[in-house]
Amino acid sequence: MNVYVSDITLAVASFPLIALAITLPYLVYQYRKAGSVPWLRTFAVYSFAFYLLCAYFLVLLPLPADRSVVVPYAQTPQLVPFSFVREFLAETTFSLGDPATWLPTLRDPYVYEAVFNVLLLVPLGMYLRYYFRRTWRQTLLIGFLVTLSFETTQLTGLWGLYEHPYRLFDVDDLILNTLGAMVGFWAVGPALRVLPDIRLVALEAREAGVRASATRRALSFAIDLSLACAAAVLLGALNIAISTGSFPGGKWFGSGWLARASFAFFFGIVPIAFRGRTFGQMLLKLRIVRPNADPVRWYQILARYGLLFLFAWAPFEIAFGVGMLDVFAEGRFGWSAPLPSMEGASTTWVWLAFMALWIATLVVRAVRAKLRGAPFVMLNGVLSNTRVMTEAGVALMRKQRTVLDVDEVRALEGLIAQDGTPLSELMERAGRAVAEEVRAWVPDPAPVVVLAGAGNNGGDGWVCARALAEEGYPVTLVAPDIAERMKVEPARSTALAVFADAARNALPLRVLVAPDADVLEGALEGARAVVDAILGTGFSGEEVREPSASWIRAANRRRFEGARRAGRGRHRKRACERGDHERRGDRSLLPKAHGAPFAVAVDVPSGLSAQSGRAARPCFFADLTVTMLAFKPGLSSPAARACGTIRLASLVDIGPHLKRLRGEQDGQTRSAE
Ligand SMILES: NC(=O)C1=CN([C@@H]2O[C@H](COP(=O)(O)OP(=O)(O)OC[C@H]3O[C@@H](n4cnc5c(N)ncnc54)[C@H](OP(=O)(O)O)[C@@H]3O)[C@@H](O)[C@H]2O)[C@@H](O)CC1
Ligand SMILES: [K+]
Repeated sequence: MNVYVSDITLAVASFPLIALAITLPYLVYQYRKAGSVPWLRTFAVYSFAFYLLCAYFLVLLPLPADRSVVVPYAQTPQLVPFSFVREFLAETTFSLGDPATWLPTLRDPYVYEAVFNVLLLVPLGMYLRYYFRRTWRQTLLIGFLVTLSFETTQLTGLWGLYEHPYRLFDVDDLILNTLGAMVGFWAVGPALRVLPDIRLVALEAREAGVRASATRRALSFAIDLSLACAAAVLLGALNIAISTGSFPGGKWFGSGWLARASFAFFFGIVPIAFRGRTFGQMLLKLRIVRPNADPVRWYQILARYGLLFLFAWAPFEIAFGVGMLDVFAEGRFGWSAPLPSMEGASTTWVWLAFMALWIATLVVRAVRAKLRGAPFVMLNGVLSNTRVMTEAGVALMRKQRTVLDVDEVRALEGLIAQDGTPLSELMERAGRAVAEEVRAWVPDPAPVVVLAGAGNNGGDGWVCARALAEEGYPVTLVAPDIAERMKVEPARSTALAVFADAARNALPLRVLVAPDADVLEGALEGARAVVDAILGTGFSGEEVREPSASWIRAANRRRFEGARRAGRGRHRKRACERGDHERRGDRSLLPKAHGAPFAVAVDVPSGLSAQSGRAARPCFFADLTVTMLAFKPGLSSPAARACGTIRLASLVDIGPHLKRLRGEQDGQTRSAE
């Protein structure tokens, strides 16, 4: 048993490594899921694993020296709640009326043990609130369960490792530990204002994950390279084993060819067989495609890696390949050794020049990619007309290729309605899709503001408001007029139906009709999410008319300035008034004020023309835009950074309808000719 005790030092010293081992699978998982590694999250996971390890060991230590040891005081569980208070009062000199006894009491074991028991789970409460975004009730429950696991581990003597409990199962520990989790939960509250929102970090990572970063590509290449080298070495060893003696004076004969064969397998046959993916790329969810995300042909893969071989490896092949023969034949070695002795010296120089040129193009392309924020493409990629993209990027690009003009979307809606799915049903699905995104972001019911315009975009907003209210979210819907006076169908009937539903089922939905600026600001202040359903594809013009313009400004102010009451972010306010956020072009997600609500745009941010991509003044700034049916041309303009991340809500399978639409369009063109 002494072994166990002495192992403790080792265990404690190895905690950082164990925590790392726990974090690594998370890293791979994160790379596969989101395509990039947000360091803040990784650090949070690492430190959490580390903390739990430490907490558990603090609870379990010190271990008794013997399996069968009986620790008398630990044998009967202490089941009377708050007995530590009674003991404390009985055993210490503490007296409330005598301040002289206060300080010594603090140093009393009764006190510091209790304090330690509280402190132990404070970090857990913090993690649960900040990282895992749990409510106080969930934190209470989880804190209690974790504590219970501590206590039962003690009660069962480390789950049977010891024959008797060696530490006391104490109900007071349960109470104090759980209290600690709650203290952590409350203590982290103020810090939430300063810490970046962990979900925004994840959203940014997902954005970044669509692009195949240089690290990710290098990692996948390194995996393939290691595989190919390992296979070459194995084959070489096998070759030697088989051929020793049979090729006098040349036992390395042929190993160069084996290496080439192994490289050809991993960089040629595998990606051809797996339709554009090497093993490394499969692991990291990358894929070789054409620049427009179409699948590659087999000869393009051969060209891609053949050229890479020519540019990057052939010079070494020639220099060292010949060199190797020289080394073994003549016992010389070194970079320069083979050159003079080589028949093809001039060829080598040509290749070296080639390689230098290639490296130069790499540098130029890397710098250009950095400056323009464009993906980095190597010369062999350009020549073979291939690119490496992430699976997510490929899917997105293929989806985005079906870009429909606003008129086409309208015509498509008509065809879909003819085939039996009326516009009101599409509106229902659209509104619910938006509500889903809000719920994904704000999982527990919290105030939401829906800004709903007078058109069908507003109709989507009404549906979304109902869907959220049905889930218990207190929703404030802001409308320019009462539903009866709306003119556009099916928005009008939808709004009326929602209104009636809300009254009948006593949903937590309140409607503000044409509110004053102050009332609107008040509503936005407490909101955890804002849904922009003011203007959709029906918007046009250079200026947004009132009242839509004031609503957009109010929402943007809330986003960039923070809450008004706190008087925080003075410089941010000025920057916002100058319209800085409308000029910044280099970031997809603009810096938000802390605590600003999650902003979702329905179909297209209000003020952005879905057709031309021009942003009017003002233009709503969203974290996420849920666009309906298909991508519109305006969503890829530079001004479309106001969209944040773009999600497509398909609503229906548009394939057959689109075919019909294209058929009709072709017919019209022909008859016009
Ligand atoms: N695609 C789909 O599958 C589905 C699409 N659906 C949804 O329908 C949306 C399209 O609806 P839509 O055609 O009714 O137009 P919409 O965007 O509400 O705008 C009209 C309002 O804008 C106003 N307005 C115009 N210019 C303005 C200005 N400069 N400044 C201020 N206001 C201005 C205009 O005012 P008015 O000119 O009438 O005074 C009118 O009130 C679409 O985006 C999608 O969300 C779903 O419901 C179903 C599935
Ligand atoms: K909108």
